[in-house]
Amino acid sequence: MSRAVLSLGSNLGDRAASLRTAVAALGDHVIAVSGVYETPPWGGPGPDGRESPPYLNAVVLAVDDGDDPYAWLARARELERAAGRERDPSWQYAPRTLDVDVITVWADDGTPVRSEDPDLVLPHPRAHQRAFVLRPWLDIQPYAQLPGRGWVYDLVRADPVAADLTNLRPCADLSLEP
Ligand SMILES: Nc1ncnc2c1ncn2[C@@H]1O[C@H](COP(=O)(O)OP(=O)(O)OP(=O)(O)O)[C@@H](O)[C@H]1O
Ligand SMILES: Nc1nc2c(c(=O)[nH]1)N=C(CO)CN2
Repeated sequence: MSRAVLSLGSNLGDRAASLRTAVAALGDHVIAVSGVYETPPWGGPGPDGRESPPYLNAVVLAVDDGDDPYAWLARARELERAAGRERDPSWQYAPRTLDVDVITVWADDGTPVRSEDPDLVLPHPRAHQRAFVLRPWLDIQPYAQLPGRGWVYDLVRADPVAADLTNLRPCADLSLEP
């Protein structure tokens, strides 16, 4: 068994629908879903100076029977594909219908999985800098630690953007209930 924290983001098309569909597709893997946050784009403007629109972000805690961390990456890519995500080679942080990042994975015994493979770096190497990951994560795991970076609570308090983010809607908005 393994558990994972997944970050979901969308800033193109029907953003809320993309998040909702992704959570529904995770189905029985879902343990908890954060609130939905509208967040300023992280990563700066594109090569032509174009600004990226604001994102809707949420974080999901999920569980899997298997213990292969790459299964989480495959699942993330499949969710992005299903949301019609297209890649723009000229702009790394181009607007996207859905972005799913694997933030951290815990093995069956609760130890965090570490990986330096560029295809799957764990914990996610930029998560500690991202208010859009940290603040929603705090909703569902108030005592979480980002392995190697300390308490998520402390990271949120130290980040003015994260500390200011306001939950847009009650958590129930992304719940699996009909
Ligand atoms: N923890 C991780 N979660 C998701 N993708 C990862 C992770 N570690 C490495 N990758 C790799 O990163 C590559 C780029 O992924 P993606 O296009 O989602 O990046 P991005 O969301 O634009 O940027 P960022 O990685 O900064 O979030 C993928 O090929 C993927 O294999
Ligand atoms: N606010 C916000 N900014 C981003 C996001 C995201 O999900 N939310 N995802 C990115 C690519 O991983 C780049 N920038």
